[in-house]
Amino acid sequence: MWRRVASLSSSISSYSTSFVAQTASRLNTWESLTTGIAIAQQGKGFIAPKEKTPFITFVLGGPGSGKGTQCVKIVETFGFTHLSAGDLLRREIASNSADGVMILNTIKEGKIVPSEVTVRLIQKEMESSDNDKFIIDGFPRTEENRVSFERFIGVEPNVVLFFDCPEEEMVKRLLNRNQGRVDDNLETIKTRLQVFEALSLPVINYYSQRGNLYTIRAKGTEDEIFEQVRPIFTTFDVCHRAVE
Ligand SMILES: Nc1ncnc2c1ncn2[C@@H]1O[C@H](COP(=O)(O)OP(=O)(O)O)[C@@H](O)[C@H]1O
Ligand SMILES: Nc1ccn([C@@H]2O[C@H](COP(=O)(O)OP(=O)(O)O)[C@@H](O)[C@H]2O)c(=O)n1
Ligand SMILES: [Mg+2]
Repeated sequence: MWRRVASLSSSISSYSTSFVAQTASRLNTWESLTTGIAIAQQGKGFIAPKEKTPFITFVLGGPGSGKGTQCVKIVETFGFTHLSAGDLLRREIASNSADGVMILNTIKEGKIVPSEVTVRLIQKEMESSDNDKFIIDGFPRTEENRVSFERFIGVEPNVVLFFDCPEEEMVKRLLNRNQGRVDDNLETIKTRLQVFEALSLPVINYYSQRGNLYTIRAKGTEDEIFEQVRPIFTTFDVCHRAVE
């Protein structure tokens, strides 16, 4: 388990005070919490925690492009912890949290939940995990999401996957998904596709320019698509990253 303490500047004054206060009180460096090395050992006194930067993969793509499906395979093969932004938000709705109604209405409309809410949920999961490899699915969906993550979590992704799928294929898949989701109807799907084009494509372009974007042709069988994904992680040798 690890956590980070960011140095917070006045530039984040637009974020809610409570979020800033909570973050500021917790964070200053990546800390290893599970190994126990921060605690006095064998009478040798205090040993500083080993810093450990997590390996982060962002998974982007339009609604129905197969992000969640491929994440399951990536987790099975490479041992990542899967954090689906959509699932975390739906869990907030189910738990009747204070933000639940706002999140539900936003998802029903196909719009984007304020970044501070989503980043806080992701941060909580990362901090309570023993893993140091995270695959963050459906995030960042906007430039605001991206900047918020960098500011509060303080790391940039090692890998960004973009599942590039034709629109008619995405619509067909969503209408057949049958998971009882409030947003898998034609009207909301239209908005989600518009939001993807207007707000998510700029994020994809940003990572393309930074050189860590991997575009996957997302039409074909699930296995065919995974065979495009596999070599990316094999190259990074993520299976053999030492867990200290
Ligand atoms: N390669 C594929 N071919 C056909 N259907 C797929 C493929 N990958 C996923 N699906 C199906 O399409 C739907 C959307 O996939 P999902 O992984 O939930 O996409 P996303 O998370 O991008 O919205 C699901 O019902 C899933 O089973
Ligand atoms: N970063 C995110 C991710 C999801 N969401 C909301 O959650 C909805 C469902 O996200 P999802 O990732 O589960 O959807 P799919 O692309 O997997 O179909 C989105 O349409 C948004 O309304 C968000 O606001 N911000
Ligand atoms: Mg999904």
